[in-house]
Amino acid sequence: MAHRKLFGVAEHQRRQTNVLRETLIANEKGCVIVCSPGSIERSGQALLREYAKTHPVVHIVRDAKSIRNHLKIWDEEKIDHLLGISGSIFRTCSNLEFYNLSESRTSANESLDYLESQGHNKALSRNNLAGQASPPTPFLTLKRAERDFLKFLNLATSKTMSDSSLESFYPLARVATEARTYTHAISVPLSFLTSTSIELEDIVSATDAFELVVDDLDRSRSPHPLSSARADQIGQAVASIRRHAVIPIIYHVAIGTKNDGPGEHKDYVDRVLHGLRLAPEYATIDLSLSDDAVARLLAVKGNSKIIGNAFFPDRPSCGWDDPRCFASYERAMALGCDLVKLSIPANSIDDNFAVQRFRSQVAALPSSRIPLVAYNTGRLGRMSVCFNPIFTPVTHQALVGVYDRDTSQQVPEGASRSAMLDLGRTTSNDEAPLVTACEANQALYSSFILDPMHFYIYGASVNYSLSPAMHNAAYRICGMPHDYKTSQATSLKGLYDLVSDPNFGGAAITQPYKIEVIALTHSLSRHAKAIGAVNTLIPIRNLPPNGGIPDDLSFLQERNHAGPVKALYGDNTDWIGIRVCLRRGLSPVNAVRNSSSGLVIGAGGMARAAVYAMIQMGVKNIFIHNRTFENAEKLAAHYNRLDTSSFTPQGPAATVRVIRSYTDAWPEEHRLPTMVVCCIPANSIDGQPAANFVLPSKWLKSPTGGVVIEVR
Ligand SMILES: O=C1C[C@@](O)(C(=O)O)C[C@@H](O)[C@@H]1O
Repeated sequence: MAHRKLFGVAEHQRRQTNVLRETLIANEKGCVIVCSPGSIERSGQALLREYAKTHPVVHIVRDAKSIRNHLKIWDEEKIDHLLGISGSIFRTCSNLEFYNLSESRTSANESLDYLESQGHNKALSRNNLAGQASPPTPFLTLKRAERDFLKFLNLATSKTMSDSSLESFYPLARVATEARTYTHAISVPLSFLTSTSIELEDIVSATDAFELVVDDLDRSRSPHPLSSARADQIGQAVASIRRHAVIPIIYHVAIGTKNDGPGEHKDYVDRVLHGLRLAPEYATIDLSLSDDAVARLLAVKGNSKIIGNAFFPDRPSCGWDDPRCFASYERAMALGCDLVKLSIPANSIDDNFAVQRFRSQVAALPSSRIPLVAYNTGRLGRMSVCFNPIFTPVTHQALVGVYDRDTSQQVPEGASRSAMLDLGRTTSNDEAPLVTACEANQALYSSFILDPMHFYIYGASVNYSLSPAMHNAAYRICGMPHDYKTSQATSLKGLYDLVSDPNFGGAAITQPYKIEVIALTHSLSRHAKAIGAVNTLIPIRNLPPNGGIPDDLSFLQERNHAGPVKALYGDNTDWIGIRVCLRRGLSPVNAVRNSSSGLVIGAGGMARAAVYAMIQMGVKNIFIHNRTFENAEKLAAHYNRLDTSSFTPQGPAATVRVIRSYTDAWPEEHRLPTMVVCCIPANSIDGQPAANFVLPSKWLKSPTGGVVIEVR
């Protein structure tokens, strides 16, 4: 303000633009430059527009209510008007967009006040609300925003940036979703998300991807340009899916009627362009667009994988044998799409077999083909939907009826769930999925395409374990006929019997066999190797011709297929769970630095994993305390021998030290630990009583607090 007054508006703007230009040039790489809206005048906008051609420029959007609260302007119309104008301008200056979800602290408090006024106990209500994704504890308020933004940056710019803290280390995460078999995509219309307050976590269970259907281009209305408010709404939907679900997003715009002449469809293209700015993992492009229009969209796809989509609402007279089907596949491939999705309404059961033949025809193409999603729509096409191997579009009971808004159908009060589901299926939308993920899975197992498998938790004392209850519940929800049992044994010998069953699906290995079991494996993940302990055994049924163990995890595709087990792969997932808990509880003030310390109590298999989790998080000073000192020394020596600097990109190797006695003071030259993991079994093992260890309070005096977790 003072500068503007002193030099006048024109000179102030000129200087401001110069500063922006110099900053952009001098900090091209490895840097985040923040521009506030007020600092970008017309010439600054032109600068950014140019910069965005070669660099990521992110437009950050927030909801009007939070902006209103922040600026303390109470005139709603004024704010909406301002946002509408600035949104349109800033969208032209940027190539990416991040929607910053606000914590609903006020809404949660409002609900609490309301409940209290209704005579409810505030503390109890608070607990109930906590279960509904209400805001975290105050010191963790920015954690979710931080996580969301890092996830977004990683998706948008992962060619230039790799953040191991966001990587998923579960074995299957290394196989691209479109390369897995029998995956399901829950298909949810934007209009549904914006009109209901459903828990997203509930509808994504049993699915592998989230298809967000932007459904405001209906078939009768035209034209329908994308408003700034609608663009915000789409951004908000993508952001909340990303926050509440870990599965990838497929961004799909339902094309509606064409209205700008053949092959153009500006309203549709604008919505796809907007979606690509949000960096979804996948986005569809309708193949009815001209080659040029598809090419223009592909040119700005960034890291999103593009699914060329062709739906033939008027079923070709010879169905899948119509040359346009194969031509669409070849065209999408030639244009540079990453996948193709073709669908045709079924008019007889035979169409379900025809799509299978079509798939074989594509599979017979020479090597470089792209993945194909192909099925029939409508009630008669449900069989082909179940057998489609990639991204099968599915619905959920909570969504029943959402496609029926245009019809006069009403779900009768008191109708059973299946009756409701059936009613929902008489839908007015030809493309709407009619099968749930659970039903699709049931069909795969009952038609013998997949086999029921047996899973176990194997250890000396496993009756306490919650794993069977958790896994069996998950199988039921997913429509899988598997079972998960405990197998309590005094030696590893019993494992041979389990593995020799052709329906052996895999096993969790627990105390005291996590180290000993390595001798029975034929191949280990790099994490299990470094930790020196295995808690997950995966069967391998097909060995390559040279008899070696496939190192590309291709054996994971064999899951749910019975047959003799030829080898065992060992992995360790304990450290992943520990890392997740530590990261979730660590407040920004305790972000890991070279001076941070961690403490692990115990020296068994779980303690090994805890040390590894800390090393992976970049902790350089790790301490172990264990009842038997020699075992603690062995564990420390194990990690001090390894080159732990190669585990993470951050700085020097970690040092692992032992604290001999719980009466010892915390080593003076090190900070008190901000993370503590207790790995002492709470139950008795091998007849040994459970240790009754109490953490010395003098080790828990970190001035900034920290996280203590107990792994049982
Ligand atoms: O050691 C354990 C305990 C556990 O097996 C359980 O069910 O409690 C779960 C395993 O993944 C873990 O390695």
